[in-house]
Amino acid sequence: MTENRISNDKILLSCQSACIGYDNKIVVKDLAIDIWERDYIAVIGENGSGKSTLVKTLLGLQKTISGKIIMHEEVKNNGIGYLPQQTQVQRDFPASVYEIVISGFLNSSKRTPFYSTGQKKAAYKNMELLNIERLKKRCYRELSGGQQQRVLLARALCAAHKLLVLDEPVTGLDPDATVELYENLRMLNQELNMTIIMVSHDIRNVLIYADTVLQLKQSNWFYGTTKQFLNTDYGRKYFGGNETCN
Ligand SMILES: Nc1ncnc2c1ncn2[C@@H]1O[C@H](COP(=O)(O)OP(=O)(O)OP(=O)(O)O)[C@@H](O)[C@H]1O
Repeated sequence: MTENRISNDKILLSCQSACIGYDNKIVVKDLAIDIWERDYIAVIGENGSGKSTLVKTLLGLQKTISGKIIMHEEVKNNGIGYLPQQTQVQRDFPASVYEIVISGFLNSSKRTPFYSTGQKKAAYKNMELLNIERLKKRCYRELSGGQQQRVLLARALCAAHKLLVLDEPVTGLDPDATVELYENLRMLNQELNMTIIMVSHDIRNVLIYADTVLQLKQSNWFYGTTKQFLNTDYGRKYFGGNETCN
């Protein structure tokens, strides 16, 4: 919901009265939102409010109970770059940085086990972009948490160059690595025009960077600009209203 939308920006994802949940238990009710190119959306809400369920549904891993989620052709063709919440097993993955980054192309490589020259070049470009090319031969599990997140971000960029979905990406990072990740995401959003959907409990920081907030509440939701969110009762109570927004 950037205020600087340009005329040829497109709606990448449109949730139309989407009821999201499991079997017949609705977790998010009648979600009706449009996600535009270049939006930077913070998805916030208490534990159990449905953030991960929404992410799974956006990624196509589960169906809506009712209503629809419509994807623009470019997202259908280009995919969604996904940065999952990291588990300890993933942190210990015994592969090199380069192998992990280029594995972002696995889905688009169809049945061939080989990467094309174009894909190899793109993997190097994405490593350069995130300043990890000097780490390319290092084992992923020997890296710091912040370096690992940059590797996963470069991998997500190989998988998709329009839309990134991140689930709690700063969990476990120290303050410097947290700011570095936010700055990298800002660069991808503002310089490469990527749309970013970020689930986060780190609300204070994410509100500095995101232009839009989707707040999930029990069988209810709010969707609006960060300024509008800060002017809700909740935003005023916990974040001091609009003046904290830059
Ligand atoms: N596989 C599942 N089957 C049935 N119910 C589930 C399943 N996964 C989650 N739920 C339920 O759906 C609701 C939303 O869970 P979800 O994990 O999406 O919340 P969340 O906002 O991501 O929480 P957190 O902040 O703790 O990560 C919860 O009531 C949860 O118990």
